[in-house]
Amino acid sequence: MTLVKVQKLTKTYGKKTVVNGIDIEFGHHKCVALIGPNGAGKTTTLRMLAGLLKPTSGSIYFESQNKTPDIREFIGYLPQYPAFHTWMTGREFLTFSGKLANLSKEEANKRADELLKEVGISREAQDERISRYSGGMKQRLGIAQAIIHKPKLLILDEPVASLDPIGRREVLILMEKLKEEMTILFSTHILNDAEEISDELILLNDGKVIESGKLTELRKKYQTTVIELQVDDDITKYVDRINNLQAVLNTKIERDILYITSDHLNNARKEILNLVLTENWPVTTFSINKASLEDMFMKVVNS
Ligand SMILES: Nc1ncnc2c1ncn2[C@@H]1O[C@H](COP(=O)(O)OP(=O)(O)OP(=O)(O)O)[C@@H](O)[C@H]1O
Repeated sequence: MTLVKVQKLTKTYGKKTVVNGIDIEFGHHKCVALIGPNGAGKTTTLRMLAGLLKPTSGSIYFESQNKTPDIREFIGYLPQYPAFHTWMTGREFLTFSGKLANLSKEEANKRADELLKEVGISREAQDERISRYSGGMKQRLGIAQAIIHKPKLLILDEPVASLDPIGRREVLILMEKLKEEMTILFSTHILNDAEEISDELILLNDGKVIESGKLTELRKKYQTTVIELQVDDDITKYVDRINNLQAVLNTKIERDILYITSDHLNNARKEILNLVLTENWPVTTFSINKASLEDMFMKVVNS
């Protein structure tokens, strides 16, 4: 069932269109990564979805919109650079946030307690000032604040970009856990992070969605195999023979290595090795590399 459906969403500043008629749709309990290079329009898109920025045109439909006109009730948002009242303790900050989200004093206290546990802020740290927290702890506290009202959609803008490897891991583990309770839409320009935890990807470039879908399907769609071949001879003498093989899509030579691209690994391997053996080529290297999501991303962004 659809949780969010975005149609022809556009944001223009003066003459500059930074989000250009994008269509997005995703369901419940998903982790969706909005990936794109710097300036692609990720923050602008997320802020429009969170109701913080008015679109120039287009529509955003939320599943529960019929029940309540205030979409903020079921959206939690953590900006790229969250501002904390660093003189407060983690517990005070969450209780304060709960009251801002219209919880009663008792509810806010109870929810703060639950969330401190859920996001893994230790007992001692709960009553320490936020100014003493590490980057990862601050980010986890930020996430706790964003979900204080139990939203259905949690929007996180570059949640791990500014963290060290430990903080990054802590936040990714937390996101993995939270996606059982809600849909998470997060932006990133780090493909590994998207690959690690997301079910679906939306690739944004120059304000346009250039590819989207399930991670597994996109991997399959863009998966190619690159076979590296080196010989103890001038490699250019062998290129035509390889290019004539059925399973070979294309080839290129870089520093005496022949890179052979194919989308049928088994056939390509069989045909190349047949040739090598029957013609007794002086092969020194034969290795197989599969294209990763990163290659796919570069391919799409550069096309
Ligand atoms: N208030 C604004 N006025 C004019 N231009 C803006 C405004 N906000 C954003 N932009 C421009 O819109 C484009 C997209 O910005 P946005 O912050 O959405 O991209 P992003 O994908 O989140 O990039 P980054 O990862 O660098 O934050 C950029 O060229 C940016 O300069």
